[in-house]
This record gives sequence, C-alpha cells and structure tokens, in this order.
Amino acid sequence: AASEPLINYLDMEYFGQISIGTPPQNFTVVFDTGSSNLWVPSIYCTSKACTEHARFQPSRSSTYQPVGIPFSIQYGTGSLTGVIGSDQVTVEGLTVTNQQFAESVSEPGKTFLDAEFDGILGLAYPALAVDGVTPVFDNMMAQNLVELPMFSVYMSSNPDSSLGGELLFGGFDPSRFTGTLNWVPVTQQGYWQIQLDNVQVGGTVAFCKDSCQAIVDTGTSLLTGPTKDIKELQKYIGAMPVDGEYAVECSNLNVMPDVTFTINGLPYTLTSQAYTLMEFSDGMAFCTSGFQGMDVAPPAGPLWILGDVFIRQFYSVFDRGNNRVGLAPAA
Ligand SMILES: CCOC(=O)N[C@@H](CC(C)C)C(=O)N[C@@H](CC(C)C)C(=O)N[C@@H](CC1CCCCC1)[C@@H](O)[C@@H](O)CC(C)C
Repeated sequence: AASEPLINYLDMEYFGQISIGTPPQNFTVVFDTGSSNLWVPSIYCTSKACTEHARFQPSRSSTYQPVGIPFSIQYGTGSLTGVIGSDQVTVEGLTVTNQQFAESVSEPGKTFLDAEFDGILGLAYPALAVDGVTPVFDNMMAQNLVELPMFSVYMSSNPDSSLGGELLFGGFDPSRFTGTLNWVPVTQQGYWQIQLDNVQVGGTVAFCKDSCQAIVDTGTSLLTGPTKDIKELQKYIGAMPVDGEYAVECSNLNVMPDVTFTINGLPYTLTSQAYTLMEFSDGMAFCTSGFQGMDVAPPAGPLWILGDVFIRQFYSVFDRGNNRVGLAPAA
C-alpha cells in the first residue's frame, strides 16, 4: 500500500504532494472526501490565487492530452472555473495514466488566495464528479494500482508536528488506530454518507433524535451541523459568538460536556479538548468551538459534516469495495 504523508496546517487544513505530467510538475493538494474532481491551477489563470501558487504548464508535459471540456465547481467555501485536460498523475509512487483533471482558469475570491495548497484531489464517489470525469481513486482501482479497493486517513493533532497525517491508498494502517475498526454502511454513494443514530450532549440525546444523515469529509476543517442545532449546541458548551467565531474559555474545558455521535449503535465521543481548537497569539491561548453551523440544502441535505475535528479522533477507512466506512479511535 502507498502511504502519502500529509501536512497539518493549524488543524484546519491537511494536504500532500502529487505530481502531474512528464517530466513531473509538483502540486500540493487537499485530499477531499467531500468532492470528486482533481484540479490544479493553470498557467493560463491570471487570478491572484493562481499566480501565488504552482501552475500546470501543458506544453511542458509530453504525456499531456487536451480535452477542452469547460469545468466549474462550487464548494461550501470557494469556487473556480477551468478546462479539462488529461495526463498522468503520481501520488506517493502510484502513477495513474490518462487521468482527466481540471486546469483552473479563474479562481475568484479569497479561499484559494490564502490557501497553503495549490489544488484539490476529490476522493468521493463518481456520482459527484463534475463533467462525469472519472475520479483519481476510481482510476487507481481500474488500473490495479491498489491491493484493496479502499483508502484510509489519519489526521494528527497539531502539537505532534512530527507527522501531520497519513493518507494510505489500498488498505489501512493498524499503527494509526487502537481497538478494532467498526464498519458503517454508506447510505448514499455520492459523498461518504452514513447514518447517525443520534447526537448526545453530556450523555443526553440532544439532536438528530430519530437518526439523521452525515458525511465523513476530510475537506471540512470543523464539525458542522444544521445551523439551528449548532446554535443550541454552542450554548450547551458555553461558546459565545466573538467576531464570526464561537469562543470558549480555555479554563472551562474540564467542565464542558462530552458530545457523542452514536453511529451504527456505537458511541463516538468527543471531549471538549477534541471539539475545541486552541490558537496562540502573543503568548495568549484562545479557545474556539470546533462546531460550525452549515445548512446543506435538500435534496443533498440536511447533513451533519464530520470534518477534521472528528477525523482527528477517529481513524477513517473509506472502503469502495464494500461501500462502507471504517472508524476506530486514532492512535
Ligand atoms: C473556520 C471554518 O473553516 C472552514 O470553513 N474551512 C474550509 C476549508 C479551508 C481549507 C478553506 C471548509 O471547511 N470548507 C468546507 C465548507 C464548510 C463551510 C463546511 C468545504 O467547502 N469543504 C470542501 C472542500 C474544501 C473546499 C475549499 C478548499 C479546501 C477543500 C468540500 O469538502 C465541501 O464542498 C463538501 C460539502 C458537503 C460542504
């Protein structure tokens, strides 16, 4: 199995290296289980977000083939337009041939301007792929580059700057979790979508009382839920809105309640240390809530999004062979 080390940027963004073309052109990408397309900035893109990042030069690659289909994608945060091309893509020693990807021509707004990464590599199901482009992992499976039709994600907690994280293609890494992996069926093959039985605060069911839907999303920094529920949850944990964020007293962490997600009959508990982020500026510690209100419109939503706040605590295995997600306490 090929394991791709990830860099952890402030517990908010995890990204790794890929290369495209011959000779290889290197890019830093977010591996996003919440989308299904690969894109990198194009040399033809004049947006500041592009000129501040690595850009792909088709003319420099002997294996590049133009496709020319227009491309546009909208994330929760950020959007872009571009054009589809095809080339070989190498991720941690695995070379995928004839991979179609988007070369961005316009990257408006701030999301990608401030980003520590160049592009995004989507790892969700083909159903979500813009322009019906075959996703990278589907090509990996089709080209027999992986032993098992699954990939796994470990995300470190910032202080362990040793290894920011690990993305493993073709299996899972037993050294990254304790106990046994518990498997949860994928309820809809678009996002990595599963069913939540309920959400408990301090051991009492507070939200999602008769089950609800959630996605496991490496591309979302926090843990999001419907804005109405999250507003109440912030109150339960004592988080107060402070200029766009929800702040908590760092000294209160030991009295704040656990938040438990019951999944397939088992409890996945986040302590306050797990569901808050600690930021330091001029020697002061600031604690913020890792919960964020986000309404995903029907028919896709409503959805809870188990982002990096959740994945840091629970090693996640994305099994396309059996359409299930494996979860276990991260080591
Ligand atoms: C304090 C809030 O932090 C963020 O909003 N962080 C961003 C990522 C940061 C690297 C810019 C985020 O979580 N964005 C989410 C949306 C958030 C409001 C829930 C998102 O769009 N994530 C993308 C992938 C992101 C897109 C921006 C670039 C990094 C990858 C994708 O997973 C979603 O489209 C899935 C959809 C169901 C929401």
